[in-house]
Amino acid sequence: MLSVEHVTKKYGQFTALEDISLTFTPGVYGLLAPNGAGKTTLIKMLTTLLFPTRGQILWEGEDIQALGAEYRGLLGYLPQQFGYYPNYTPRHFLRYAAALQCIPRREADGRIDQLLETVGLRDIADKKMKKFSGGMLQRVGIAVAMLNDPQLLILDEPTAGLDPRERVRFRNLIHALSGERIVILSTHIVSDIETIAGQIIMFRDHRLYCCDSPAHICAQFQGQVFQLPAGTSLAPGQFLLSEGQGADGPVLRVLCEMPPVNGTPVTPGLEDAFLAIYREGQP
Ligand SMILES: Nc1ncnc2c1ncn2[C@@H]1O[C@H](COP(=O)(O)OP(=O)(O)OP(=O)(O)O)[C@@H](O)[C@H]1O
Repeated sequence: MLSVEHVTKKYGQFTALEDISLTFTPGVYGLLAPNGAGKTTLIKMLTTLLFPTRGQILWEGEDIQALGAEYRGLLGYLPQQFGYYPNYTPRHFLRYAAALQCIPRREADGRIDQLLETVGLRDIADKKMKKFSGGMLQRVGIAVAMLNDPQLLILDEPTAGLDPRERVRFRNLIHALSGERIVILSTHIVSDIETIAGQIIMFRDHRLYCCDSPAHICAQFQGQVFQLPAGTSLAPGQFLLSEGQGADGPVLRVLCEMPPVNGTPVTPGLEDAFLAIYREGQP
C-alpha cells in the first residue's frame, strides 16, 4: 500500500500542491486535471525525484525516501519525456535498461521476450527505433518500466501525441498490465482513463478535489446536464459544457440545476463532470 499523508509541495513561495492525502491499493488510478494542476509534481514525489515540503509518502508504512533503492526497485516509471537511443532496437534498448537495473542477462532475456510480446513489439523487436511512431516508442517505454515486474507502475501523460488507434491499444495494454499492481497514470484527456481507471484523482485549486470512481464522480451531476438545440441563448445559471452533434443536428450540452425549456436530460459522462468541475469561476 502506498500512502500520501498531508503532502504539500512548494516551489519557492508558490504552492503547487497543498495538504494532499491519498491511499493507493492495487488497481488503476487516473490523475485527471488540467495543465498546471500539479499532476507531474505529485508523480515526481511518488518517484522520489522531488521531496515534499511538508508531509510524507509511505510504502507499507515506511517513508519512501528512507527506503531509497529498495523502494525504487519495486517501482516502474515512464516519465513524460521518455529518453531513448534512436539507433537502438527495442530488444537492445531493453537489454541496456535491464543491465542498468542489474538484472542478470539470462533472466533479462526471458523477461524481454515476454514483454515485447505483451506490448505488441515482437515483430519489430530488432528494428532500429528511429522510424518508430509515437505509439511504438511509448510501448517500448512501458516495456522498460515493466522490466522489474513493478508493484507500482507510474506513467506520466503516457498518451500525449498518440493517434486514436494507438490510444485504444494503450488503454487495452494498461488494462492487461494492471493485475495485482498499483498503476497510476496522469492525463488531461478524459477518454484515456474513463474506461480503465477504477479511481480518478482530481485536484482543484492545488488541493485534492476527489479520489473516486468515474461513476460516482459523474453521479454528482445527475439531473443537471441537458441537451439544447444549438443557437439557444443560455439563461443565467446555465453553463455551457460543450457543443456537438446530436441525432437531429447540432446541440449544446448545458449544466444547470433547473431543467431548461426545450432541454432534454442526458446522462452525465466523465467529460461533462470534468468540464463542470473545472469551469471558470469555480473556487
Ligand atoms: N520547478 C518548478 N519551479 C516553479 N514552479 C514549478 C516548477 N515545476 C512546476 N511548477 C509549477 O507548479 C504547478 C504544477 O506543475 P505540474 O507540472 O506539476 O502540473 P501538471 O498538472 O503536471 O501540468 P501539465 O499537465 O502541464 O504537465 C504549475 O503551476 C507549474 O508552473
